[in-house]
Amino acid sequence: MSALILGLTGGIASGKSTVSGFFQQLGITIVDADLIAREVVSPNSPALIEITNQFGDDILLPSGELNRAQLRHIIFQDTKAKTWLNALLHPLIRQELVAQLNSAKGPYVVLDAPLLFENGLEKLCAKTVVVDIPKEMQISRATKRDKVTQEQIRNIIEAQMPREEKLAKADIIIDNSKSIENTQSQVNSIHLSFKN
Ligand SMILES: CC(C)(COP(=O)(O)OP(=O)(O)OC[C@H]1O[C@@H](n2cnc3c(N)ncnc32)[C@H](O)[C@@H]1O)[C@@H](O)C(=O)NCCC(=O)NCCS
Ligand SMILES: Nc1ncnc2c1ncn2[C@@H]1O[C@H](COP(=O)(O)OP(=O)(O)OP(=O)(O)O)[C@@H](O)[C@H]1O
Repeated sequence: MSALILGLTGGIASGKSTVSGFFQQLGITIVDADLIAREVVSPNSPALIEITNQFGDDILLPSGELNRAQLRHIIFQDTKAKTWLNALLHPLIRQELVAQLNSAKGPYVVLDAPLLFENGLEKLCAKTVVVDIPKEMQISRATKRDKVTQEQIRNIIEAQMPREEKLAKADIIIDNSKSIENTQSQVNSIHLSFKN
């Protein structure tokens, strides 16, 4: 790996994309696990064919793309289905993100991965950053942003490592419960300590 890797994680709607956007504005390369997760299931990809074999053609939109809302609905209320999907996608996601990390340039690179600790990806990182907000704020921001119910968000939070465990593993914590400007200045301080 060429650049030092800063692992960025946090629960659903904690503010990872907001934080990685600030790093990007500072000229830092972002390797985004959610984005890679979308690319590995593009129309006609081997992974999407496997998903269709498992869940039927109804899991596709008329365009041939994955119906993400439907798959989300299935996996966050059926642990077996989630385990199956994770086993299919996580090795593919890891392979692609390692390739992107290997070719990243700059003083450091940010690996934005919601399941950084769950999937042992922190072992690739020099330091880890956890974006943190209280659970009720996760629920209110997620339901404001997406067409999801409180219950769906609670199920997703349950499928992730508990907040306290993530905080205990973090080298650096970003408190994103205050203003966006406050969060940006926390990112600026981290940047200052890693840019040289
Ligand atoms: C189920 C899918 C199709 C739902 O898609 P959707 O567009 O609604 O959500 P999106 O991909 O933007 O994910 C939103 C958030 O859900 C959480 N999440 C997604 N997958 C998982 C999972 N397997 N376990 C726990 N949390 C997850 C993360 O916090 C993520 O940031 C999608 O999340 C997916 O393919 N998940 C499996 C791949 C995966 O684990 N991705 C996480 C990055 S490694
Ligand atoms: N400090 C803040 N104050 C108010 N709203 C915020 C703040 N930070 C982020 N948000 C909003 O909260 C929502 C979640 O933030 P963001 O999309 O960055 O989270 P995420 O961790 O990347 O989410 P996901 O896990 O779903 O990918 C967004 O609508 C964002 O605009």
